Formats: sequence, C-alpha cells, structure tokens
Amino acid sequence: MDVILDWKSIGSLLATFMFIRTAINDFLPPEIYQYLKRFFSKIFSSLLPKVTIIIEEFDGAYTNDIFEAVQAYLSSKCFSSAQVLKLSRPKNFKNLTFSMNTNQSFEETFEGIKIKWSFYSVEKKTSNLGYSRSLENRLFELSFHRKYKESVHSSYIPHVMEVAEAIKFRNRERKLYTNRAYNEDGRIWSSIPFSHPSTFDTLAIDPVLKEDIKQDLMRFVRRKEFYSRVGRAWKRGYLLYGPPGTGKTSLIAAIANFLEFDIYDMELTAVTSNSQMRKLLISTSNKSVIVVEDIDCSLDLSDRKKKESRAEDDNNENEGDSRKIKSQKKGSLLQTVSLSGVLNFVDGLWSSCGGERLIIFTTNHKEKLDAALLRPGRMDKHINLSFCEIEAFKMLAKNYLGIDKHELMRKVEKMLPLTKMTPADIAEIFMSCEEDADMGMISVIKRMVKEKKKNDHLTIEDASVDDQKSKAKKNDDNDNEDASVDQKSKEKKITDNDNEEKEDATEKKEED
Ligand SMILES: Nc1ncnc2c1ncn2[C@@H]1O[C@H](COP(=O)(O)OP(=O)(O)OP(=O)(O)O)[C@@H](O)[C@H]1O
Repeated sequence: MDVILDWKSIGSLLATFMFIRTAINDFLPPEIYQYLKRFFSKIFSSLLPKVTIIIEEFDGAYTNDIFEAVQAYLSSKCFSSAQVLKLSRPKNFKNLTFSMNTNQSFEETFEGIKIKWSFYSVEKKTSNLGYSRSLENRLFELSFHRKYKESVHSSYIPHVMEVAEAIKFRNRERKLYTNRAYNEDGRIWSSIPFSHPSTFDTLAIDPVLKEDIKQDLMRFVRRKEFYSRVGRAWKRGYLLYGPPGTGKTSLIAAIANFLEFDIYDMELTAVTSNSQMRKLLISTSNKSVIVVEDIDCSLDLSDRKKKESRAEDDNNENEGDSRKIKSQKKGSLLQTVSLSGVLNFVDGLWSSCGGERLIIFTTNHKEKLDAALLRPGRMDKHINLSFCEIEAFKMLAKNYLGIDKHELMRKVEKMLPLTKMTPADIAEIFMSCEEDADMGMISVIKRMVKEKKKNDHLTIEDASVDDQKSKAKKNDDNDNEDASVDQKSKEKKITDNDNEEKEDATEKKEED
C-alpha cells in the first residue's frame, strides 16, 4: 500500500512539473525565460561538481600525442588500483607492460585532488564510396571536481606528461613503433613495428662519411633553440642515392636507431591527393623519420625542363625489371600527387609540426630528380652510397666473418676498385660461408675475378677494333688471377704457413 502511495506522489509531482513548465513556456516573456534558464543551469552545474576531459587516440586523421603519453603514464600506475588489467610483453620489449582494459577505471590522488581515469573503446562506423567500415576509437576520460580545474590544467596534466616522457626515456632501448594513423579511407597507412637491427656499428660505409652523418644528426637534434631563433622549422632533409644494395635502407634504420626516432614509411603512390599527403604528414609524431623510398619511381618528379627528352631516354634505357614493374604499377597514379605538392610539404608545412623531423628520400637515379627538390633547405644533405670500398669491406669482414685482418686482404684491396660489387653482394657471399673466414675471403675473390671479367668484357665490346689486343691481354690476366686464387685455396688447405710469401710470389708472377 505504501508503495502505491509513493508511485502516486511521484505521478502528481511530474504532472505539477509539466504544468509549471508549460505555463512558463506559454506565459513568460522569452527574455525572462532565457534569464531563468541560465540561472538554473548555473545552480545545477554547481550541484554537479564533476568535470570530464576526453582524450581520444585520434584527432580527425591525426594521432594525438597526449593519448600516448596518458597510456604510458597509466601503464606505470594502474597496477595498484585497476581491477582488470592487460599484461603483455611486446616483441623487443625487455619488461612486462600493464595496461588498462577497456571500460576500466583507475583512481589516484594528486596534491589532494581526487582524479579518476577511465578507458573506453568505441566502434565508429564510417562509410566511404558505398563501403561502410567500423573503426576502433579508443579514448581516456579524466574526471575530477570542478573546483580543481585550474590545478589539473596547470599541475596535474604537466605532471602526467613529464612522467610519460621519463618512461619513454627509460625504455629507450625498446624499439617498437606503436603509433597508428588512418587515412581518409580508414586504412592504416603507417604501422611499422620498428625493430631493424642495423646500427652505425654494423653499417659498412666509409668511416669518414659515417662520422660526418653522425655529427650532422647530433648537431640537428641539439639545435632546437637555433631553429626557432632563426625562424626555421626544425627539420632536415636527406637524399640518399646510389645503386641498389649499397645500404640506403640500412642507413635509414641506423639513423632511426641512433636518434631513437620513429619511422614512417610513406608510400607516395597510395596517396591520392596533395591535401591528403599534407594531412598524413602532419599526423606524424615528433621525433620521427619520414621516408620516401625510390622517389624517382613513385612520382614524376623529374626536372620539368628536361622532361620530354628524358621520356625518350627512358624508353631506350635498359633498366632493371623490378624498376620497370614499379614504374608501370605506379604510372596510373602519376597525376595524383604533384611535384609542387611534395615541395610544399618539404618546405612550409613543417612549421605547423613543432617537433623535430627528418625526411629522407632515396633514389637510385639522382640525375632524374628535379633541381627544385634537391636544393638546400629541401634536401640539406646529399649522401652518395656507392660500390663497396676497402674500409666498408673490412667492416663487413669483421661483422660477418669476425676478422680484423686476413692474408687475402691486400688482394681484395687491389681488386675492389676494378669490380662493381655492392656491400649487399659481399654480405651475401659472407652469409653463405657460415663464418668460415678463409672460405669467405676466397669466395669473395673468386666472385671479384668473375665480376672483373664481366666488366672488362663489356668495356671491350664497346671499344674500337684497335683495342682488341688489350682485350686478349686482359682476359689472359683474368685467367691468371682466377688460377692463382684456386691455387691459393689449395695451398691454404695444405698449410697455413708461408701464406704471405706464396701470395707475394703469386702476385709477382701475375705482374710479370
Ligand atoms: N653499407 C652496408 N652495410 C651493411 N650491410 C649492407 C650495406 N649495404 C647493404 N647491406 C646488406 O644488404 C642488404 C640490402 O641492403 P639495403 O636494402 O640497405 O640496400 P639499398 O641500397 O636500400 O637497396 P635498394 O636501393 O634496392 O632499396 C641489407 O639487408 C644488408 O644486409
């Protein structure tokens, strides 16, 4: 009976409320109505003291740095209070990582302020060109009492960012790229678990060049103030050029490892417009290396003045199959991103990015690029990676065979300039020798002899009839060299002694 009475009183209360509301709406002048509305909403908001800040993973197409920072911050904190946690150890991470599960909360007190974090994941439906797809939209909610709004803004949030930065620094050996960015179709355009083992120690390039690159990078990262003082965006452009297999990709990985930057590998051919490219680039995080590989294949970026004559040359040129396929595949998209689009982003747009960024273009054909793209300020440093020279060879021998010196090193030094072998060629031979130093060195020399023969043969085919004699002599020399290597390998098997003398004797014989 009591319950029935309660329901009755609620009903009459609601009826009275509706009556008053209608009366206010109908009879009160609008000005007084608005005034009363503001007045009551003020009273209600002071009665509801909670403020909530939402931190989404993506802001439109761009990643939100604060989301990542909060994620790192909470992974270090949530263990003590969240009820359901996720435990993981991503590949290449040393430590276990705790993170909050969806729909979970974590509470803490900071300088007397009660803070509550909640983590949600919501499905967002998007439709594009008749296709509908669902995207995961993850977000953190930060709630606290209204009266602490100012303190949260000026102390707590900076504290979270500081802790997150410290965690990132502490875990700098963890090489995992976790950032995700979606393009307008909702596809991930860049999600690279970055754990490339290449470092400056394993990179076989001229030591002087290596040191120069390291110095340049260090100067760049410590000159934040300088860049802002002179009013320039904090970015640097590198162009890596040289034949395939000379270590362009390895150098990029070594740079990212050295600087501890994220890598974004930009597939320009998948970008459908200049504005999309601009959006994608702005969505990259601070401290990142943006890589555009094979720029000459991705776009028609050749010097506009030379374009027509080049087109003819291209038809006649005997290029590698893979490059042809690449060009054909990408040809249909040639018009989508223009040279000016690329130039624009390399120049001006960076200013809106804030943090330091390195952009690296690679090409096998520097001469095909437009001069406008190559000028300083756009591509600040041009790095030529070429065929293997002796210092690089020694590094490869050390890395792959574990040797600092070898009796055949002098021979290699003599022959290297006569061949066009890339570090990749040599690395491949060493790989197949399973760390047997003698076998590795002998196999390399045999291959060099073959390469030299091939090169000589090509040169001679082009030469005039008068050069026929020298061709015969060169072939004789090659045969001698080939034989001497075989001979040496036999001798090596018999005894390790007297090698130096035997080699000297063989070389002398060849010279004679
Ligand atoms: N300078 C180098 N130092 C150490 N290893 C190298 C070097 N150059 C090539 N290599 C080896 O050869 C492989 C291929 O090299 P990489 O992909 O870096 O060459 P690239 O110049 O980028 O070739 P492409 O132009 O075809 O992309 C690497 O995985 C690495 O093992």
